[in-house]
Amino acid sequence: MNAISQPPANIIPAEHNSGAVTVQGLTRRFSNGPPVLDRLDLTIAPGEFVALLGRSGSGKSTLLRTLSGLDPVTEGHVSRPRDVAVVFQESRLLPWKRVWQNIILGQTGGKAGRERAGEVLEEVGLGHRGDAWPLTLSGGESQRAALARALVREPAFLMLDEPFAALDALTRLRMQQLVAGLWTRHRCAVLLVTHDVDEALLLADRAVVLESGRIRTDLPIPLDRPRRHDDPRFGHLRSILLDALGVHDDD
Ligand SMILES: Nc1ncnc2c1ncn2[C@@H]1O[C@H](COP(=O)(O)OP(=O)(O)OP(=O)(O)O)[C@@H](O)[C@H]1O
Repeated sequence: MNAISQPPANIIPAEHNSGAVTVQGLTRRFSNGPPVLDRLDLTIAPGEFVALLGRSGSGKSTLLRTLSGLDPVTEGHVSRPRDVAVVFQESRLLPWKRVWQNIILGQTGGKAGRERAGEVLEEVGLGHRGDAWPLTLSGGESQRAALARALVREPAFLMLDEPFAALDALTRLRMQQLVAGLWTRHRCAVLLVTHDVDEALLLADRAVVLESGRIRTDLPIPLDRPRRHDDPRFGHLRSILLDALGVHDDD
């Protein structure tokens, strides 16, 4: 399932679905090891697009799982809107249901549900594949369907966990353009986990770099949209992020 409609008991709902996300002093430990999230503070404003970067094991997925309610909040506070949706690296479509049925799973069924599924599928460029079985979709189409399934819930907060990591470079670029357009229209708060610095710069208002469960860098991305790789400021911001990730341009 890719959507959690009610916050779990230990997550405080933000005021009337405002879209604001607040994390204060969030600490997460597994067994007796060092904290994976270490007194983490983070705020995402309503409608803001934040990219979350960090080396493997820095705690990105753990933070996302905690925000989505899949992991408990054991130390610290989390507040987020009631209506959230999550898209993962793999689409998680149910193979025994048609694409359109997957989109409205757990929602109103019947003719209205089918029409609504058709609308969002159209919006993600998959209007012609509603009757298809998920296993017949390409990787890019599957992720479009996963986005449609998230959007149909009109989330105030959308979490994307490396949603395009398994796609080829060209498909990934198309999906990034799709997400940029969807976000412009829907304006929900977004947290995008990515390893791709350019993806962060193409899409986000801010890039947050995690290191050992703490925020190492919180970089505003003040570039006009639509973003272009050849914007001279793009290279400068890329260097800052690569530095923060411990990867240097000349490595
Ligand atoms: N259920 C678990 N039990 C024990 N350790 C865990 C569990 N989940 C995550 N960890 C550990 O927590 C640390 C952070 O993991 P997490 O998946 O959040 O990192 P990440 O930044 O998302 O990494 P990646 O970029 O590789 O996906 C890792 O050291 C991982 O082994």
